[in-house]
Amino acid sequence: MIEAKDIHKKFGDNEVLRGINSQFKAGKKNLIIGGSGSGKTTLLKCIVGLHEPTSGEVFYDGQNFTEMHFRERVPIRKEIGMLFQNSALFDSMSVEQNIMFPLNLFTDMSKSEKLDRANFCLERVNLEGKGKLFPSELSGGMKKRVGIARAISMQPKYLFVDEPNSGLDPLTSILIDELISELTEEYNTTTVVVTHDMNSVMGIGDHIIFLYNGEKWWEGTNKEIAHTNNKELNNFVFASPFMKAAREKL
Ligand SMILES: Nc1ncnc2c1ncn2[C@@H]1O[C@H](COP(=O)(O)OP(=O)(O)OP(=O)(O)O)[C@@H](O)[C@H]1O
Repeated sequence: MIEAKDIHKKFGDNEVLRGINSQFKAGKKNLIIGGSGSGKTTLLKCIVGLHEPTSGEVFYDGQNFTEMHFRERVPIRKEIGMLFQNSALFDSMSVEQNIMFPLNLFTDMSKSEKLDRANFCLERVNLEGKGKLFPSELSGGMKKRVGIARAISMQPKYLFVDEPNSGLDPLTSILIDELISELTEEYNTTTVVVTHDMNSVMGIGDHIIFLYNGEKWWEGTNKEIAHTNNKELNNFVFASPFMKAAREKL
C-alpha cells in the first residue's frame, strides 16, 4: 500500500497540490482523475519521487519514502515500474534493449537471463518476436505495450502509469486497460494510473480520486461515481450529452 499524507506542492507562488491525503491499496487499480492542470501528474511525480513535495509525506508499505535520502530509496525504486505518458522509449535502442534497460541498471543478471526476461515480458504484452524492432517502427499502441513490458521487467510491487490511453483508438485503449488490470491482479501490484479517459474510469476504477484545483475533491469507486451529487465531478465525468444520457441508465 502507498499512503499520501497531506501532500502540498508549490512551484514558486503557484500552489498546485493543497494537502492531498489518500491510500492506494495493493491489487487495486487506483485512478487519479481531474481536469487539465488540476495537479494529477504532479501528484504522481511526488509519489514516485520525481518531484519532492513542498510538505507532506509518502509512505510505501509503512516506510517513509519522503524522508529517505537518495541511496536509501534505491530498494523501493527497484520495486517501482513506470509507464510514462509518451512511453519514453529510447529511440536509439531496440525494443529488447529498452526492456533490458532497468535490468542493466539494477540487477547483475547475465546477458542471456536478461534476454530471457525481456522476451518473457514481450510475450506477456502480446509482442513476442518484436524485440529486434526499433521504437520508430512501432505504432502508438505497440509503444505503450513495450513501455509496459519495460515497467514490469523488474517484477514491480508498485506500478505507475501516466495517461496510458493518450493518442490511442478506443479499442486499443481498452486492450491496454485490460493489460493493466491483468498485471495488477497477477503481481498484486499497487497500481496508480493518471487518466482522462472515461472508459478507463468506468472500466478499471477500483479506487478513484478526483482532483480539483489541487485538492482531493472526491474519492470513491467506479460504481459510486455514477451516483455522486458532487457538482464539479459530475461536470467533469458527464461533460458530454452522450455520457449524461448513459448515466441515466446506470
Ligand atoms: N516543473 C514545473 N514547474 C512549474 N510549474 C509546473 C511544473 N509542473 C507542473 N507545473 C504546473 O502545475 C500545474 C499542474 O500541472 P500537472 O501537469 O500536474 O496537471 P495535470 O492535471 O496532470 O494536467 P494535464 O491533464 O493537462 O496533464 C500546472 O499549472 C502546471 O503548469
